[in-house]
Amino acid sequence: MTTSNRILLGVNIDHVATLRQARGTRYPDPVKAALDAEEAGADGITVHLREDRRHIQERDVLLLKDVLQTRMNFEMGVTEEMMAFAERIRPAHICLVPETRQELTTEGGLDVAGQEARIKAAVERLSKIGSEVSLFIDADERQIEASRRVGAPAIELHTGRYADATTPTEVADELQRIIDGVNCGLNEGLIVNAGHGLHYHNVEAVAAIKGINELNIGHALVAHALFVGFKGAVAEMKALILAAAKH
Ligand SMILES: CC(=O)[C@@H](O)[C@H](O)COP(=O)(O)O
Ligand SMILES: NCC(=O)COP(=O)(O)O
Repeated sequence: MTTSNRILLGVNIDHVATLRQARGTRYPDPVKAALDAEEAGADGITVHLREDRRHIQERDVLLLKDVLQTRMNFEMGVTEEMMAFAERIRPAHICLVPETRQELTTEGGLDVAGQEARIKAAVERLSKIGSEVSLFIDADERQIEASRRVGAPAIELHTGRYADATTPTEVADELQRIIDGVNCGLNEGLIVNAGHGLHYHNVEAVAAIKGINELNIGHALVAHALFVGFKGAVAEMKALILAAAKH
């Protein structure tokens, strides 16, 4: 069980690629962003190769595989195409996420409880290539228990509802849901990560939750990088979460 105050920052570079894809140019290169992020203190690099290839492309993942000094967290939908690609690149970490083509972003967590046999088979297959498999789920006891049953060593709690909450009561309720989820995950013996929609003004409360292993953050970092550069944006976020985790 993880109980230390050490917290890791996984930098998601998807939206560097979003900007590139908007014009079909060669720039900005997410691979350069990944290397800058590592220099600025990122503990890992997260990429989501979506079925519709709206941002990250195979080329990015293949290059990152060769150049990363830290580790890749490869987010993927549970499809045969992605399973075969993951087997080819063997990332250190794989996070299984739900995916629909029409969504603006990942809207909810993976329904592990509703498809245990299918997720169990995927976890078993991906564990064989040496990847640590995590499941991107809502902070819901049913989903957390099912994640343990299917043999995933890790979960990533979807913090989108917390990030979208508008009133103080809603924010407090959503934060409590995440705290309860972290505790439930730790009690189940899982590594507990969290992410989605976290930014400079909402991250501290989540980073302060004892036992969280890693926060995956992307959109807010890429946005802030426009004004302070990618290294500056990552360094600021890293300092913020480390300070919050110490309290
Ligand atoms: C699963 C997840 O939360 C990330 O992939 C992140 O949201 C960035 O990708 P999208 O914005 O394409 O969902
Ligand atoms: N899994 C969450 C992630 O990688 C980053 O999400 P976001 O910060 O881009 O919303």
